[in-house]
Amino acid sequence: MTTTAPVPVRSFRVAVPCSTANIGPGFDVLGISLSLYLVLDVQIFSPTTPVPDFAMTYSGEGAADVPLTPEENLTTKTALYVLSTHNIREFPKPLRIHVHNPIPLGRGLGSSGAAVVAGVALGDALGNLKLGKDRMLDYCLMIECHPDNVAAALIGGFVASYLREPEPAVTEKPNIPHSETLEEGRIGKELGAQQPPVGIGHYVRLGWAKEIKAIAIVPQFEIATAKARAVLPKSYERQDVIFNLQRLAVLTTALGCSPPDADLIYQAMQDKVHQPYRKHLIPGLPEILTTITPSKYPGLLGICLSGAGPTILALATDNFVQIATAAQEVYQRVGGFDSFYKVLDVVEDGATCVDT
Ligand SMILES: Nc1ncnc2c1ncn2[C@@H]1O[C@H](COP(=O)(O)OP(=O)(O)O)[C@@H](O)[C@H]1O
Ligand SMILES: N[C@@H](CCOP(=O)(O)O)C(=O)O
Repeated sequence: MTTTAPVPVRSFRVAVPCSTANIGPGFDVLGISLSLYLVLDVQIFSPTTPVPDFAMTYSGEGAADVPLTPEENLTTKTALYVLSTHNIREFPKPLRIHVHNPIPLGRGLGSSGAAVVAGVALGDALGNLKLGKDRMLDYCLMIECHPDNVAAALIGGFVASYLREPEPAVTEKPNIPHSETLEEGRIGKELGAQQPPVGIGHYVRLGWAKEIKAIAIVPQFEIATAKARAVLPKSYERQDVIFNLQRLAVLTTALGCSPPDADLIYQAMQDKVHQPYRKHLIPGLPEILTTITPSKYPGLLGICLSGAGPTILALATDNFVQIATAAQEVYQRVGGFDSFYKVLDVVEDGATCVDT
């Protein structure tokens, strides 16, 4: 006997790229979307179809650990939050979601940012809300409060972003994110059904020289971003701030110039705001950052921690295998960590949602 699969009344796919943030001096400012996609395949059935009201399956990174109940899973609880702010209290039924996630978790490649962006896109699509990307960014920032990953994953390309300083009346309200006082992970009951203020996050897309690829060297250990943020100081010396601002300004243009200038970019990717404070969490980081240079590896443009780490990001036009292998060797020798690497493209398209 053959059984036929139930036919959905609507099906669509949400795809969200991973991202690398900071790029050296641009802590909480710069993000780049890269060619590794979190994908959600979503099917909505007619209410009379004999299938469960909700079913979620998951493959790829985190499959053993990621919760699959709507109120616990980061993507679905984000979607429920978005819907609740539009007086929609539950998902349409029956609903089936398959998640495929190739983005390693807790490694500095924006897995949580991608999950949040996917959740906002899911809520937008299920509620037919037509929020638009600028408004979607506000929703993302209610959950992941640093804008660099979510802006890049949502918009695509090489993106600089900032959080607007809100009016005093707004900051007095609970649960409104603003600047450095943002607290991570407020969602679900805590956020309630409160719509985000309009225009929390602002961004601009920067030019990117097409020949530059991103090598992500990913060691086999995780660092929760919250933990890597907790080690940062509350205030900085003026000279360190100036050091980063000078490099950040140069870097935003230098990465768009073709052919790229390795001497300029290598220096412009130095940082004194986050990497020095995170090095004790990541054995091998100082050696990787100081010994893998453009003079030893022609084609290398710059090297830094990807996001909060422990992934290393190398930007390069050539010699990808040699650069990646050199970083892997240090991780193995100093920390005893196995690792893998991927050579990724910078992708122009951010999050997409298309009918299937
Ligand atoms: N696709 C996903 N679905 C559900 N939860 C996810 C997903 N991706 C990431 N997460 C959650 O985000 C956490 C990792 O976030 P974080 O510490 O910010 O690291 P990063 O974003 O650098 O990978 C995971 O431990 C998990 O709780
Ligand atoms: N600017 C943030 C970026 C965190 O990125 P992630 O990919 O590690 O989540 C930070 O450096 O804390």
